[in-house]
Amino acid sequence: MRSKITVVGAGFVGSTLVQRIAERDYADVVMFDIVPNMPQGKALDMLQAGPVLGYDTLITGTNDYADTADSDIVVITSGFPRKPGMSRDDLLKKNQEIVSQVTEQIVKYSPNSILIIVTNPLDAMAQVALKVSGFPRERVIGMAGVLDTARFRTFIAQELGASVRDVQAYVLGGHGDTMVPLSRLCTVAGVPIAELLPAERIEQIVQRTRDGGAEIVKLLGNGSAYFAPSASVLQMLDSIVLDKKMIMPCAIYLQGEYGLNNLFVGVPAKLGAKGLEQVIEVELQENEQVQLKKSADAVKELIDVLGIA
Ligand SMILES: NC(=O)C1=CN([C@@H]2O[C@H](COP(=O)(O)OP(=O)(O)OC[C@H]3O[C@@H](n4cnc5c(N)ncnc54)[C@H](O)[C@@H]3O)[C@@H](O)[C@H]2O)C=CC1
Ligand SMILES: O=C([O-])CC(=O)C(=O)O
Repeated sequence: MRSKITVVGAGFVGSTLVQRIAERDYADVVMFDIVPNMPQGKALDMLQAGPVLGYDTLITGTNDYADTADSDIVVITSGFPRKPGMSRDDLLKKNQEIVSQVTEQIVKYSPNSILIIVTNPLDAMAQVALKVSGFPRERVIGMAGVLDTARFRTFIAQELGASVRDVQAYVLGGHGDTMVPLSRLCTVAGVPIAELLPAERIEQIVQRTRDGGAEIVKLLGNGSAYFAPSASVLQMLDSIVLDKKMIMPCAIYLQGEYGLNNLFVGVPAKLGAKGLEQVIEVELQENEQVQLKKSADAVKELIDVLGIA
């Protein structure tokens, strides 16, 4: 039987993601939003692309949580995006309310699902979903690291005129201004970037990566990125739906790993049919560990504001 995936929020990220899932043809999809008729209209439009693109994916748009029942995986994208000049953290309270309400309903209808959280501020919203759901940490995972790493890989490939496929990298930490692009572990066809680029150029690329979301928010003027974010969620879904055991950076509720406790922070994670299957502990140098701790502290500040530690 095909997997059933629900995507909550049929806005830019949610609807682009549903189209991408449809093209994979490996799961049926339910797209939920509170706006009347809108998810139904988008779902119908996507269904009608099936004969042209060659997929048989069943796509249902709905305003009724009953249609999401017994989902295997639920992706939560509902919530406000930021506007130019705002930080992701400015969305904290408004999106906490939305993510809490949505999670309650999802748990009611799909108690065995795996949750992938996308709503910002990402790490704090993942913690809200974990607390409200009462699910084990293996079944509540945040999407940020694949996106941040994709940005880093894009900029490195552009700089060197290389294929993005040859660029490997890891961006760890929270999905905010303090994220930690690990340039020491970035390689191009196996060659460390320190041997290919001067240190100051690497530092500029690291900073552009940290500001990657804001750069797009500024250009768009009214909303934030959604093509690369939805592609990043799809990579996580591929590994879970197809039980591929791929390792990729995800926001995970840490319990002692990297010396961090009871907090969502981006780390390399193995994803499979059960959701999180293993946290991979890369040995960090002292300066990297300091940066990761600083990034975790920034997440902790938000958790303290929400009072959900
Ligand atoms: N983790 C990450 O790396 C990324 C996170 N984001 C975040 O994803 C979220 C969504 O972004 P966009 O899709 O661009 O925004 P959008 O405004 O296009 O879509 C949000 C959708 O959520 C819906 N919604 C609001 N309250 C709801 C509720 N209670 N139940 C169900 N649906 C509800 C709205 O009607 C709207 O259709 C934002 O918080 C954004 O910051 C965006 C890109 C990357
Ligand atoms: O920048 C934003 O607000 C949306 C986001 O998280 C990203 O694109 O990284």
